[in-house]
Amino acid sequence: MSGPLLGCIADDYTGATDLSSMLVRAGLRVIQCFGTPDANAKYGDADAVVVSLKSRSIPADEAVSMSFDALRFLRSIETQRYFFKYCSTFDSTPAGNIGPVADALADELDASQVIFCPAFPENGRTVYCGHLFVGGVPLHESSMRNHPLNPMTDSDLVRVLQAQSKRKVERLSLGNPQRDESGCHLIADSINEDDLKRVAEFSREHRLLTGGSAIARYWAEALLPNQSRRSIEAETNEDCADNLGSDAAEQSTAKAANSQTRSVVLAGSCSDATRNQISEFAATFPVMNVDLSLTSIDDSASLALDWCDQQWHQSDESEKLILISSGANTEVVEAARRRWGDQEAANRVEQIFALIAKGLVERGVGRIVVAGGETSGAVINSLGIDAVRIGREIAPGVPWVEAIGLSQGGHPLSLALKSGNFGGPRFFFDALECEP
Ligand SMILES: Nc1ncnc2c1ncn2[C@@H]1O[C@H](COP(=O)(O)OP(=O)(O)OP(=O)(O)O)[C@@H](O)[C@H]1O
Ligand SMILES: O=C(O)[C@@H](O)C(=O)CO
Repeated sequence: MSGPLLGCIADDYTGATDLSSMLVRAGLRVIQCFGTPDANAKYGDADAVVVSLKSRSIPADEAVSMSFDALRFLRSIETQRYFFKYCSTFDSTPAGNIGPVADALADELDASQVIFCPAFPENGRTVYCGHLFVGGVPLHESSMRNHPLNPMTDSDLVRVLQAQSKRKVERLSLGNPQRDESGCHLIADSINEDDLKRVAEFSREHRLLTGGSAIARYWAEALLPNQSRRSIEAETNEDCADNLGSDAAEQSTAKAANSQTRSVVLAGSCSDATRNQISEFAATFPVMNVDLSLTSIDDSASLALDWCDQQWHQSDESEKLILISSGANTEVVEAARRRWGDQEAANRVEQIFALIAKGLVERGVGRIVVAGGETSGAVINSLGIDAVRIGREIAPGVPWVEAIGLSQGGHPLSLALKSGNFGGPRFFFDALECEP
């Protein structure tokens, strides 16, 4: 008997939920787990097992070793094909980790030719002539150039990957899709869904494919004959994901405020998209900035939790929606980085959010929206969540997920793990009015 069709290794947690929701769109039954599960874990009749790692911004040798453990597990359950998921903005440094991890997986799986397809046109990420664009702007001119952990200063992905890989890197251009470059890594152009379908078709016989979530969806569709895919009822929640007009926006605010479950947004992302979403939210609901001037991270977390208690007790609005942010403005981020250094500042912020998340669950909060991949990793790990079920999609690539084996007074604990740059300006409203 063979195991799941797809075994996936994702380099961060929000990227993994993005991938899971795209595989659900393709009609696959998906289990998403955090960290490599132990050898005896059972996955029933899952078509895809997504192992979510926090390996994007750690030293390359550690990322390779974590990914290898995940691969060993996926092989032990007799996975048929393998997918390595990284960010649609190719987040990495000259040392890795996309190149070293892909090289290692390719060597181990005897994959002579490996496609790299980060494009996610639905979210504005396209690749043309080997160059990555974000909303039509070259990657190095987009807000990614200022990313706190992986600043992206070169849009030429052939050059970026070549600096990280021991294999030769070439382009797979749209005009030359039949290219046969054995032993090469190929950066695939894709500017729309049809291009992705062509790349998926081209990769049909490959054992290993790498890229963003969009290509994974089409690869799954190309690999599975239609009739054996689960038929997904029209559970699409267009009303949640649509950009709202102003009347609809007012209704959405009211609906969100009436939600029966205490809900909190934790925004550790410093991306432009998240910053816009925070300022939109702040016009209606209370927002607090984590105090990073304190020496003790416990004190910063306690202060934030006291603020939450105050918000809930101040009025009868026990279900008040609130948001805690760390990177809403550039000056605060710069000050923290000057004081602690880039990595230490980021670690501290993540630890503070981890403590806050624990405190929120102790206070009975049933829905937590987390903005940012690293931040999501810190929150999920601190709550000890091993695996999640994938729920409704709030915006492309951002589903609600339900923690397996953790409940809040009989209700499931729901989380939305949002990639920093995903979602429209009213994403937090969309999330809170969309039933998980
Ligand atoms: N004020 C701050 N000072 C320094 N670092 C910060 C500050 N606020 C947030 N950070 C750090 O910035 C990083 C943001 O990365 P995160 O992955 O959470 O968001 P993102 O990169 O926008 O999202 P994604 O990875 O999903 O694209 C985290 O490590 C976080 O701890
Ligand atoms: O691919 C993306 O853009 C996201 O899934 C992600 O990985 C952001 O962290």
